Amino acid sequence: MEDYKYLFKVVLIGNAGVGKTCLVRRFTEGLFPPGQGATIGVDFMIKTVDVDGEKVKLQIWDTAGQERFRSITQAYYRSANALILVYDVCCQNSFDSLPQWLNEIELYAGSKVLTFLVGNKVDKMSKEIPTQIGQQFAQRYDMTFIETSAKECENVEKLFMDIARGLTKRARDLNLQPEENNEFPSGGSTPISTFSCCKI
Ligand SMILES: Nc1nc2c(ncn2[C@@H]2O[C@H](COP(=O)(O)OP(=O)(O)OP(=O)(O)O)[C@@H](O)[C@H]2O)c(=O)[nH]1
Repeated sequence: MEDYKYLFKVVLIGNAGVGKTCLVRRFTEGLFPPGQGATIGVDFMIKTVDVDGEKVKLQIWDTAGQERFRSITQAYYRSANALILVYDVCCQNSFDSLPQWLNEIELYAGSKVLTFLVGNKVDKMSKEIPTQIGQQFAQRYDMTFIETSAKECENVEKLFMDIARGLTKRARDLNLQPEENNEFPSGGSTPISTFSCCKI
């Protein structure tokens, strides 16, 4: 078995084109992919990080924002330990869609899932959604708020590390044993030995 203490599932959601894949690739591969194409269905990547000297494995699911994939992507909410809801700070439409995404979370995610609201693309000059508006929205719906730039590598590491720390703290507080098939609040914080890639 691989050497890690916890495995957490993190799922990214949000409108098409807001930068979900770029955030994941920036964090897992340290790059900003040129000409990143739209995600088809769901894709995932893995990264192991260090939290207070312990290895924590993040299984990061990157879902397609396009409406036509919604029935596929909804299936991934249930087992998520954390959800990252992304909008584009330069795209009002992506911000206006947030209530619909919250509705999806309400319908399909576990009740105690850790939810982060991310305003991405802060490197762009044409910002349409002021930071304060994003912050207020996040506060109203009990989400942690952060603004990022996958392109300029701003706050991307912090986003995923805050999630890893938050989930690890919760698992420790609940005294979850990694080898047990414990039900973590919204799914499982359990190690799994095999992964299947779902690039559909
Ligand atoms: N300027 C800027 N552009 C970005 C940033 N993040 C992503 N992009 C661009 O936004 C476009 C969409 O990025 P993706 O990561 O494919 O978006 P997505 O949310 O995964 O889209 P779907 O897979 O269709 O749901 C690409 O052209 C990226 O280059 C960023 O932080 N800054």
